[in-house]
Order: sequence, then C-alpha cells, then structure tokens
Amino acid sequence: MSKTYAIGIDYGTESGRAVLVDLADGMEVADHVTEYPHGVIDERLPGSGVRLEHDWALQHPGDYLEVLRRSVPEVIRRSGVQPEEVIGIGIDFTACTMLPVDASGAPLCFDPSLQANPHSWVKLWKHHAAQAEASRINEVAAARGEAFLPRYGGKISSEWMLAKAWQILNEAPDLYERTDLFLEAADWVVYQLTGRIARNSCTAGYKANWHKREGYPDSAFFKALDPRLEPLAATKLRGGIFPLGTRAGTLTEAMAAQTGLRPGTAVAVGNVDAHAAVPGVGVVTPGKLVMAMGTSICHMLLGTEEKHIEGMCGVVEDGIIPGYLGYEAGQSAVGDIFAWYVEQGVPAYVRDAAAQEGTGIHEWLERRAAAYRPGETGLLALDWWNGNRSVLVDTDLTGLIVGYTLQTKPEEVYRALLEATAFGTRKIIEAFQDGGVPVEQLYACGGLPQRNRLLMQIYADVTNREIKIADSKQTPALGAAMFGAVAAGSAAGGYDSIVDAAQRMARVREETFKPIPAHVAVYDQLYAEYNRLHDYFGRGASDVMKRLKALREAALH
Ligand SMILES: Nc1ncnc2c1ncn2[C@@H]1O[C@H](COP(=O)(O)OP(=O)(O)O)[C@@H](O)[C@H]1O
Ligand SMILES: O=C(CO)[C@H](O)[C@H](O)COP(=O)(O)O
Repeated sequence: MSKTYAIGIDYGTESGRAVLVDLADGMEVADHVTEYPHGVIDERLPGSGVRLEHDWALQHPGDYLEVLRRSVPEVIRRSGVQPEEVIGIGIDFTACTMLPVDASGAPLCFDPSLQANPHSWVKLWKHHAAQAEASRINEVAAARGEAFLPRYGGKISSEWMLAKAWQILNEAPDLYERTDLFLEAADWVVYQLTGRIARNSCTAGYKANWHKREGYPDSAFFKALDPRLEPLAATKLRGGIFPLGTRAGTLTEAMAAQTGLRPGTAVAVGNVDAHAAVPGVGVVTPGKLVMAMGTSICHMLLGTEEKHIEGMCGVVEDGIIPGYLGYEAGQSAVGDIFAWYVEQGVPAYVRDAAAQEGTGIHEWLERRAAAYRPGETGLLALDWWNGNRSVLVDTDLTGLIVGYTLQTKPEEVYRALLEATAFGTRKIIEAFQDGGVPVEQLYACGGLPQRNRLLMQIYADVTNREIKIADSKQTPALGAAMFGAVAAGSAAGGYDSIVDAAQRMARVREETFKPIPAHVAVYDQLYAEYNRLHDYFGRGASDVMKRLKALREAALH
C-alpha cells in the first residue's frame, strides 16, 4: 500500500498550527502556523470598538477558518504529498472555548445586528468574567451534594461551559434566547469541516461536567441555579456526544475546495489541546504526568481508580485514553506571565540591549537569569497573574512577588517568575500523590520546552524529577493527527486505536532534564516558603487580593 498521511490542527490560544504526518512513523513532513488575525480580543470588540470589562477574553470564529484556509493548503504544498494520500484529519482546541450559534450553526457574532454585543462572540478558555456564576454553581452543587462536584476537585471553574452559558443568560437574556446551541469551538470547527455537529466526550466531560453514564447534571440542579436554566442540557447543550477517535464525518466538497484535500476524507471528533498531546508523547498508561506547557500549563495523568483530588480540573472516564480515567489539573497562566513581564515589566535598557545583541528579550533575560544559583535572587513569587486553576480554583486570586530591594534586577524577577510556575506545578504533583494517584515520570510538551532550557532545568530541580521532552515541535497537533488516523481506520491505512497509533507515531527526545541535587536542596526550602504564601493568600488567612480586586472594580464604575 502506498504511504498514508494525516493532518492534525492544534488551535492554541494565539495561533493555529497544522502538521502533516507520515502514519508509518509519525514523522512531521510539513507544518505551518497561522497567527489568529484578531488574536485574543480582551480590550475592544472588532468593528464596533465596544470596550470589554476586565477579565474578558474573546476570539473571532472567522480566525479559525483562516487557519483551515491557510495552513492546510500550505502543509500539503510543502510536503509534496498527494491529497488522496491524506486519509484523516483531526483537530484539538483550547477549551472551554465556547460560542453561541443559531439554528444554522452560524456564530451569533456573524449577525451584524448582534456584533456589538460581547456575548455573541467566542468566549476563550481564559475568559474569567463568569466567576460570580461559577461561585454560585459551587455553592448550590455543594449544598445539594451533587455527585459530579467531587469529580472536579470540589469546584467548577469560571473557565468552563456552565458558568459561561449562565453569564450570557444573566447579562444578555435576549441573545441567550436566540442561541440554538452552545458549542465548543472544537466541535464548531469539526462542523465546518463535515457539516455535522458531533460533540466530543473530552470537552463535554472536562468542561461541561458531562459523565459517560450519568450525562449532564440533572435539570433539577439547573433549576436550583436559575429556573430559566432548567432545560439547558436538553436544549442548548443537546446533541450526540462521541468518544475520542470517532469519525465525526467526512470532509465536505466545499471544505475540500478550500483546503486542497479530497472530499470524503475522514474527520475525527474534536479534542482538547492538552489531552491530544498525551498520546502525542506516547503516554498511554498510568503514572506518567504530561505537562502541556504554553500560555498555560495543563497537567494530564492517567489512572485506574477514580480519586477525588482537591482542585483537579476533572477526572473523566476515557477522557484522554480509552480504558483509563483521565485526570487534568492546570495553571491558568505560565507563558502568559513571562509574556506580561517581557511586554510590561522590563526597563527600556533591556529592550535596547537585546536589540543590540540581536536576541529576543526572553533569550536576553534567560541567559542572565541562568547565571544565578537557586535562592540567589532573594525573590519569591506566587504564579497567580491569571488566577489559580489548581488546586485552589479561584480566578479572583492575583500575582505576588516578595523580596524586592533597590538592587533587584530584571533577570532576577524573570527567574523568580520561572521558579514560581515550577512551584505551582510541584503543588499539583503533590496533590495527585497525596490523593493516591501515582506520578512516576514527567513528560513536557508545548511551546515552552522548545524555547526555554532554563525553565525546564528549574522544573527538574523544583520537582526533583527527570523530565522527558516531546520530540515533536507540535505535539498536540501530532496527537490530533493520530486521532484523525484512528477515524480513518486501519483498512484505509490508519489505525484502529489511539494506542496502536501512539506506539508507531509518538516520540520523545533522547535528551532529558535531570535534577541537580544542590539545587533541589535549596528549592525544597523555597517551596516551603511558597507553600506558606500559597495558603496565607489563597486559603482565606488574608483576602487582600480579593479586596484589591473589588476596589479596582469600584474605581472603574
Ligand atoms: N523564550 C521564552 N521563554 C518563556 N516563554 C516564552 C518564550 N517565548 C514565548 N514564550 C511564551 O510561550 C507562550 C506560547 O506558548 P505556545 O505553546 O507556543 O502557544 P499556546 O499557548 O497558544 O499553545 C506565550 O505565552 C509566550 O509568552
Ligand atoms: O484549559 C485548557 C485545557 O484543558 C486550555 O485549553 C489550555 O489551558 C489552553 O492552553 P494553551 O493556550 O497554553 O495551549
């Protein structure tokens, strides 16, 4: 049989990345990145210029179609592969990245009469303006003893579907009524590719509290939140929910014309970005924690028993790899914190010096920060610039740096921020371990391990564990392509299970990052201090962060 290929498309926060991979060995024959033309919309709406409130994060669904129009034809062109040799397509997406659509499946923000309403647009995963709804969901679910709540670490996040849908109802009831369905962007893109709406069980499970046997929370719970929400599951969340690797449908004629692929090419149901990365690094058995390291970090782990761990983002049956429980935890901001400092925090002389040296500002800071020993900066930070996802699940918490002096240098601050995110990951690993879900090995993928060696060494030192690194530059997209090959099936030259695909296609680098014992000893002391700050500011001893946020809101209104 001639060679066969699949295309995986990873929709990240800032860009969409397509890879065309050889199904025999997973080699990435071609890849292409399309930056979203509208990026992250967090200040003003496109067109109307309507100003957005704090904690809002939206996107333009048209940008997702641009990724299909630009990156798919480009990977075909660069690869020299014939379209008929591409037998499957898979996509993964940030989640919960949700949008309201009308009865034709069109985003409400495509309707000129609705474009000036921020609620008609896509709510990106990092949209945190539904915290009030999330807090109320947690109060009611706890009071009612809802069985789903412990599966999500005891708290539902403002980043997820229920809180975001309720915010729309509360703040734009007319638009809520005009909504036929709330869809994950992953499922909306698959709908654009196939003409079929097929919800995937991964985003439903982790981001909409759906359970394989119990379904969504029951209507009595929704009614207890708000009588208007009672029919939510049967109406705006309705539709079949399918396991990962299911063939959602086949490429339509129209999409084939736009992408350069053949009509009828198999398309897999969508997936969550971090979850697709797990088979992409070859992890298909328990005990191996996969860190998808980018704007945020998602910590993915397989297990055999359902354990309820504080602050987990969910434990979902078959959620990552069929046959296992899939655990997810995370840190809402990691790369975003480094971006904040590079864009907002460094003094002009650093920009000038980096420009003169012909390096990026990250690289300028990394090189100088690497010269310090653990503890030498005298600084300690809490990595909560975009709230805390795990283990506290509280988007009203904020960032903190302790130890500034008149001598503090930019590279010292940069190092403290890198270290703080490592402490945040160690907190999550210890929560899994203490909760009875073993973590034996660490794997890292995403954009950060490829860009910052100091960061990875600090993670090895702080966690005192060797870290394996994905060989792929686009691991989530590789995983998505693998699911595309499963949707095509072995008869077409694909695979009949993701485990079969992973065994042939996934790879990690020979090089690993190993802990340095002298560093580990100091980081153990710093981590103890991090824990004290974590509990003091995060568990109610002081609510100063929330009071400051309330004062800010008051000053703005
Ligand atoms: N040299 C670097 N060191 C640390 N972080 C970096 C560096 N270069 C870029 N970043 C951060 O990486 C993040 C992008 O990660 P990536 O995995 O490529 O994208 P996504 O989060 O959209 O999947 C951004 O937050 C950016 O600030
Ligand atoms: O919550 C998520 C996965 O469960 C988001 O998709 C993830 O945090 C976004 O990641 P990034 O932009 O860093 O790739």
